[in-house]
Amino acid sequence: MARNKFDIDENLESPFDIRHFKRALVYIKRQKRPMIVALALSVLSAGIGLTAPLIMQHIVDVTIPAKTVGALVGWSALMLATIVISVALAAVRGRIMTSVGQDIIFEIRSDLFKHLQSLSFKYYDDRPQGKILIRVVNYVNSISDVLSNGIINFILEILNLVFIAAFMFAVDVKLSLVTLAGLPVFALFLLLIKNKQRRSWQAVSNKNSNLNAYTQESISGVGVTQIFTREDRNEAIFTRLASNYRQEWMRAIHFNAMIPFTVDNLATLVTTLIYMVGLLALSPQDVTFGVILAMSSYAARFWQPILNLSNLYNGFVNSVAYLERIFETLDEPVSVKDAPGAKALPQLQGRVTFDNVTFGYDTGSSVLENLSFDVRPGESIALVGPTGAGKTTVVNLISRFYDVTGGRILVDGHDIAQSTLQSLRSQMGIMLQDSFIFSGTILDNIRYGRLDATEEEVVAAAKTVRADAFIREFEHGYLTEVNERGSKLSQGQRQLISFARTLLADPRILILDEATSSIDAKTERLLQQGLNELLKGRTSFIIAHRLSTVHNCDRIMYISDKGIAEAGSHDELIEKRGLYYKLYTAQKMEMVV
Ligand SMILES: Nc1ncnc2c1ncn2[C@@H]1O[C@H](COP(=O)(O)OP(=O)(O)OP(=O)(O)O)[C@@H](O)[C@H]1O
Repeated sequence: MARNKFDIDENLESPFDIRHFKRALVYIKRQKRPMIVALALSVLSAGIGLTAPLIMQHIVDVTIPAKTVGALVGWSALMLATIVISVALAAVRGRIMTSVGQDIIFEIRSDLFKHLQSLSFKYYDDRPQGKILIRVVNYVNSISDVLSNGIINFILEILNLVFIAAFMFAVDVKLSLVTLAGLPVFALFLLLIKNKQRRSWQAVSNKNSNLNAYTQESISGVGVTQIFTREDRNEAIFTRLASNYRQEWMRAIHFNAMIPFTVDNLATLVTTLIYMVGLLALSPQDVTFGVILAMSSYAARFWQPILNLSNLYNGFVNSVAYLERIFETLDEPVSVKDAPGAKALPQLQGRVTFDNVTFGYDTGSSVLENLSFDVRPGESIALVGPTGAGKTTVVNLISRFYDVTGGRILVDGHDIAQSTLQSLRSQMGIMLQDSFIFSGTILDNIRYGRLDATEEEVVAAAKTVRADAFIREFEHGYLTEVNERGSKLSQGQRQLISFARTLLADPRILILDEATSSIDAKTERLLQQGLNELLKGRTSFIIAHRLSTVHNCDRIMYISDKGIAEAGSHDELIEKRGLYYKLYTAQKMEMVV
């Protein structure tokens, strides 16, 4: 059951702690060199820029009273030069940092994708795909700036503050203290809104995720929506989710907007104080007009980095909500993985043994209980039985898509839980109910599991499953481009292509889960001939509701009540006149009707 629906907010598995941010530093550290260069450029640029008020003070206090035009031009030209150099250095730094930001998100995204590919079916059972997608694409984008420019700017703004403070104190200590007076007020304000702000950005990320999940689900199911004319109802759901997102965004932005507003007002207040204290409280001997001018210019500059730092802080709080999600995904344990010391399976003969296997998808309820059977190499097994009895579950366990809750599954006597997944799955051909087609050519799709297969091998596999004829009817034959999920193909054609893909892998153990359910009876009969060839010497498990597909199998297992209710060959089971017999005769009756 989906733990998480599109309209249920995701709760974080673990609350945020600073270690998440430290972890982000791992990615940042890999960009150390360009970041140091960028930092040096920035320091240089800021340092050069900071000399301007000093030059101005000199012009006002010395050059203008002395009325030396040549010196005035000289000082003015110097001031212009400082501005031009400072801007040019900042531009180079900007380019470096853009590249650093992209490198960081590239690495995080690659790690996420790699990890997502290793997560078991259970992870995907539990959450909407849209909520996974948004982490890899949008969230990673959102943190790029904070992790690259954000860090550098943070260091710079601190340095900037220190520099400005040093220059200020060099000019006048008392007026510098007046400038600093606003800081404790600002710190208190930040402390007061900190938690609310963080929670509101978490809410934004939740609502964003919900919206994404619903949009993704709606696009995938648009056909069903139109069949049932649910457009208006779905639009209402979408509108609700979109307005929830909007509402949370507005709330979060409201907190963000309060910060620059406060900084601006404090800066204005402090500048006014400088003039008041400078002009009223201090004597003209203490401060010249040039000093007051320079100090008010430094005060404005002093509050600028604070404003920038608060914007960075906003960005940081915002990104933390995304970082939490990203690291939560990266920390998601891979539940089905190689056990410590797992051994690679040798080339398989194909014996499959279930030894007292118990399994349930959710704790507390089991789908299979104490299931035991032994399949000889090369034997073909049909799994039949009512809907929801556990047939797919049996084959999912052989492929180790889930781990058993109790008992063991052995292949050629090796416990699959102690074998490497790669050595197990690479010797199995599994065709799931959903014959997924990837975007690309038909050739790419058949070759998906064996990239080194020659074109002849691909065609041979397609011929065996009777797919060759219809493929050649397309204008571009095997090079026909198909869309994701194979929307240009009929359901039966998709099944045949995915069948060819499975066979091309030349597996020792073959699993076909409703592989021919959408193929017409005539093609299926033809396919059956090819299949009989193919099944020779391979162990196979075939699930089919259409019993004509499986009555030739060596053994038929009727799955119900969490285990095998009946087993035997078709003839034996017919003779027994039990559950299989009932199912078989019911289907025959249906065909007659
Ligand atoms: N991913 C899952 N998470 C939780 N429960 C599941 C999951 N997949 C299947 N189940 C449950 O396990 C039981 C067995 O499902 P399974 O798919 O094995 O049945 P089946 O015999 O193959 O059915 P069908 O003939 O309809 O394909 C069902 O009750 C189903 O609800």
